[in-house]
Amino acid sequence: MRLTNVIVRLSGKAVPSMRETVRYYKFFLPYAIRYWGAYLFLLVTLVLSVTMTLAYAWFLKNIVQDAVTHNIVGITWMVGFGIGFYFVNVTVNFFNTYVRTVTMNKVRKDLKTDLWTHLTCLPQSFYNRYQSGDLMSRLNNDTDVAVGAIGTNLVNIIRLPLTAGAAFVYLFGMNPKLSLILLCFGPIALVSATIFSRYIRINGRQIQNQLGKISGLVTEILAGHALVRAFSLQEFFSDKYEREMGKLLTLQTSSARLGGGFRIGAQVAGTAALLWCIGMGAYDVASGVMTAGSLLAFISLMNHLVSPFTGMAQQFGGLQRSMAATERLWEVLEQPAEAAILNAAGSLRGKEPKARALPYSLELRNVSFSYDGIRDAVHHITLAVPAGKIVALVGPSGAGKSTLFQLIMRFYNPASGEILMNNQPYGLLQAPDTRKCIAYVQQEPYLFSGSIRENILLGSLVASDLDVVRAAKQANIHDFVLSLPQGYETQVGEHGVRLSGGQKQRIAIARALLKDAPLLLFDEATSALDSESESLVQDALLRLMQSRTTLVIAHRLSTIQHADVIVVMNEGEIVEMGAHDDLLSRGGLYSRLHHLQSNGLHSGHQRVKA
Ligand SMILES: Nc1ncnc2c1ncn2[C@@H]1O[C@H](COP(=O)(O)OP(=O)(O)OP(=O)(O)O)[C@@H](O)[C@H]1O
Repeated sequence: MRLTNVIVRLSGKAVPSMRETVRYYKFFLPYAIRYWGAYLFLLVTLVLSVTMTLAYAWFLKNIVQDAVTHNIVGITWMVGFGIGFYFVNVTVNFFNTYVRTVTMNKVRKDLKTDLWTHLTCLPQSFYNRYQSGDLMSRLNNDTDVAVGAIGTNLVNIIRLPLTAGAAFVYLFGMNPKLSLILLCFGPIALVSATIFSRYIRINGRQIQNQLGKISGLVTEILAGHALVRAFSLQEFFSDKYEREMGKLLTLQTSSARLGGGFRIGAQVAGTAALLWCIGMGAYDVASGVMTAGSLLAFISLMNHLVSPFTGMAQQFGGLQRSMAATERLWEVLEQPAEAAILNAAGSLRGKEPKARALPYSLELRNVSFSYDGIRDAVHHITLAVPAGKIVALVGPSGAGKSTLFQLIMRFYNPASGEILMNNQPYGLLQAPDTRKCIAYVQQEPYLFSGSIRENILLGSLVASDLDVVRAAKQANIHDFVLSLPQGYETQVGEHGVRLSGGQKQRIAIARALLKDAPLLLFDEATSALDSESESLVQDALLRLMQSRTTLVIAHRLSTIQHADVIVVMNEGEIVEMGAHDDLLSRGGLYSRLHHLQSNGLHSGHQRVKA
């Protein structure tokens, strides 16, 4: 079986071609161009460093020759030269390391920022496919490894052939026969190292994937830590973590084996070359073909001819790892941004909805959508919500209410049909412009780490502190905030004060009030609030609904009381529509849901057959 076939079988992926390598460098080229000055500087220091290598050999040759011929003046000069070379070498090395490190840090920052910006523009469907921990690993680990391709790797890939070329010219001048023999050892080292480097890339990709998997697992366990303890799952997840770490260790052990094999291959070729040349050189000195000084200079320089071959392969090994990591970045970077998907239907640019003056109307015309392309989550939905009206969506779990919200928010494109806001089809509007017109209050409002003031301010980043307080008052959360020792500066979110469901909802309502959008989507909390909290939320919601068009997913009948129309959904379709009393008298799904709730059962989680 061919070696490449074995690799393909092992990794499920073909060995990288030259075209792929060129593609990688093309990808990084814009980053390198951005810092061309630094790269030019590195090139100059490289040339200087190669010159210093030759100068050292020249120094050795001459000082030994002067010693053999008892030339004391010559020795003194050579010592002076030696000290001068030494200082130049140290200075060049310092600036090379400094500029290279700083440039790499800048490129790393740019790459991470680009990846992050792209991630924030990706559609909801992308986030459904990837674990957040895996994405974090791509952002943190893979970018770090990927940058190696244009950092140390690139510098060495230029430096090593340059050194080898210069060393060969110099050695050839001293002893052509020995130099040509020496040259034969290079390809031997290169071939063995190239074979290893291919495996190294596959192993590198597997390690990066495994790191992503572990990161995903850890994020998940940390997010669900309360559940882990509640169900005493510590041991189960510890075992799972240990298993995944074990797999990582196996891959890392393979990596160590490959690295060791790689180095041994290089060493065998290097040592054989050294022994051969010392032996042949000694004969040449004995027969007067070569001076002792030249042999010493030869030996000091010969390593610079053979080691670049192994060094190059080593660099390719590192490059392979960088490529493996870059592949994982591409997987994300090649995903079309949300704007590209949502506006794929046409590049027409409709009029951007103006800043809010009056509530907007909303219309869904024969809208269907499927997450998996097999089963419709919503099917032929036609619904007109006149400006300023309140429409309540009710229905059993899985009826398609949240999906409808996601379509209105443009997290997905309908498979068929169209949505119109204020009589403008979505296809003519940019997604961010559409969202600017919508205030969305989620079922479980998310609070970011930061103060309460900062969290409310997310509704409108340009709002003043006075506006924040006004919104909080309207949302019935102001008094509660003031009762906290640090008031609006109280830290909430993951590491902050824990708030109740009702308090979080009211902060979210304050956020929505601050946004002051003409259209409101309110997803009522399913978890029951205590009656005081419930009335505070209801009161706040009423204010929020004023002079807005509202679509509310209602899990409790209290919200429905104010609705102009109640839309009943089941299995992705609208099955009933009308006023509360009218729907009750029909004796259909709504009346059954109402009956269940009146008897103390929660409608949102009851499967009711239509
Ligand atoms: N991200 C998703 N990927 C695949 N299928 C999904 C996704 N989200 C929802 N679904 C499916 O789409 C259908 C409609 O779900 P949806 O969440 O819209 O119902 P719902 O009426 O809002 O339910 P609930 O009241 O429980 O929130 C369900 O069959 C659900 O399993």
